[in-house]
Amino acid sequence: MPILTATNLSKIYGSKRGVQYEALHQFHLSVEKGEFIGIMGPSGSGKTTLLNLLSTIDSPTSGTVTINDTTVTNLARNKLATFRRRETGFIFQDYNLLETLTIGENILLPLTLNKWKVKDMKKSLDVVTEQLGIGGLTDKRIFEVSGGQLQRAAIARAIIHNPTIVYADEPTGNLDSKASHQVMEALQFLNEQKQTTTVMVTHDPFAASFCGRVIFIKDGRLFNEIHKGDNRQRFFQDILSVQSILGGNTDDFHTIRF
Ligand SMILES: Nc1ncnc2c1ncn2[C@@H]1O[C@H](COP(=O)(O)OP(=O)(O)OP(=O)(O)O)[C@@H](O)[C@H]1O
Repeated sequence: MPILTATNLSKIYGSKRGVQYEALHQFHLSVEKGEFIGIMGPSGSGKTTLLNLLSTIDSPTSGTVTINDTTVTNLARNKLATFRRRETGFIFQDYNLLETLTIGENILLPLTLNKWKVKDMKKSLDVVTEQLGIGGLTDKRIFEVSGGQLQRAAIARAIIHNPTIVYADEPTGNLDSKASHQVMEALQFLNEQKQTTTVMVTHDPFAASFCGRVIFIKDGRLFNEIHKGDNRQRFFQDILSVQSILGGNTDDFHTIRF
């Protein structure tokens, strides 16, 4: 049974001068519990629009999104805020960590907002930082650690409250290849060991090769969908093949690396 279902999702952006633009057209998507799904496509194809609608950050012009039996597109604003805080986790390209807090305090933010007990918070912090290989960094400040460590802290913050689903928007976009590898291995570990359902937008075929399924969007519509099977390197090649058919900006194509 799917944990997330998007039905007939359309998004039309309007401008002050009355010009309208359809960024997403009657899109369907079904995500099973424990899936790790990638969303790819050329610049401007509608990836972030889709992620924003699936993650309740934005609302569609028409269509519905259902997460864990709750049709989030029908929720009132205050209920939606609570739902988002409890059921979802977010990972952004630029980490979105607060400079005034330590790494540990940043990771604990979702639990603080959900009013957890201090003892339980400490226990969860230990578990999650250990899983992500940043156990010794909790007292450090943002400017004292590397980009890869910051992103792993952001992942820890996204999963510490055991959300139903984690959304990632270009999580390796600011990282070098070594840090990208570590971050993708961390996401893969969480997906495999904790069955964390993850939906990730990426331009990076290397990052996408860690997913179990990649969907490709073109002009706001589904273009293609491919599955990994048991070989990541072959999947990487399959992703490159679809990208070359799909076309797009030259900066969508990254250096080949494993
Ligand atoms: N708030 C907005 N108002 C008007 N048009 C928008 C808005 N947000 C996005 N668009 C347009 O919708 C289309 C899809 O944008 P979107 O950001 O979803 O694409 P994307 O595939 O994520 O692109 P990129 O890879 O460059 O981030 C683009 O043509 C974009 O200009």
